[in-house]
Amino acid sequence: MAKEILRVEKLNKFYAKQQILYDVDFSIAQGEVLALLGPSGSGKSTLIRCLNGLEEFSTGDLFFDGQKMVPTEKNWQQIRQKIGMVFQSYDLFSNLTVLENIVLGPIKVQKKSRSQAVQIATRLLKRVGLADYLQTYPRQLSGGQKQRIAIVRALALHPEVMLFDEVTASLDPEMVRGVLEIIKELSEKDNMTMIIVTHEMNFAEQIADRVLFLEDGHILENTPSKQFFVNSQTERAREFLESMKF
Ligand SMILES: Nc1ncnc2c1ncn2[C@@H]1O[C@H](COP(=O)(O)OP(=O)(O)OP(=O)(O)O)[C@@H](O)[C@H]1O
Repeated sequence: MAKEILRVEKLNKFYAKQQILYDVDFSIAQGEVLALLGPSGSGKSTLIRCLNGLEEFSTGDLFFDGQKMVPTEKNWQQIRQKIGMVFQSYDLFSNLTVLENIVLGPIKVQKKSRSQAVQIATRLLKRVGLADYLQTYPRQLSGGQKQRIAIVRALALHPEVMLFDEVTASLDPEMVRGVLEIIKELSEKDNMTMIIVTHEMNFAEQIADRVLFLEDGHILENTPSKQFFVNSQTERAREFLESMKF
């Protein structure tokens, strides 16, 4: 059995007095792919942002490789090197070339030499079919290309876990497939541990080992994906899947 890499226990999150997440419990094993699904506003983004410190959780515990995380800024910085994240909005630095966007983290955070960082960037860009774009600026790229660069930027830090938050939501339909293929390959070839927030149900069904179904900040299901898509345990999940068909 694969080792547990990340565990969340009784995580609660408030914005001011409003509770957003309620006693969230789950874990993920090495190489596992979790799809985090649920209606708009159910707390999916908030939850994954809590996993690498982009949001502070109010109460609860986070364990990484069996070690309880003490949420200090220094510890979050370390965690962020192990948990890469890609967003809907790419978040590339517009004033930097593709290459500089990618090497920034390895050089500044991981103190790699520039030549090592450039080597990593070149190898990863080749892998996503963008080897010719080293000196290009983000504004010269399509949405799909920007998203592939954002994935490469996260991978350049050699993360143990990748979080994907609606990474295809801003893309034109013809761009979606290329990005999803890369994520799929990361799972199949690299055995990458991943948590994916998506509205692409077909993709979630193809790639996920397990589904966490969230509604109003509660995990209603933590179900093997084969079962979730064919025979969900809850009425709410069945309604949700039905609504996603249109
Ligand atoms: N910075 C914030 N301040 C206050 N409330 C917030 C903040 N960010 C999110 N929320 C609220 O938290 C709830 C969960 O939002 P979240 O974005 O996590 O949901 P989601 O499931 O990812 O939704 P979507 O699928 O639409 O992206 C929503 O009610 C939202 O309004």
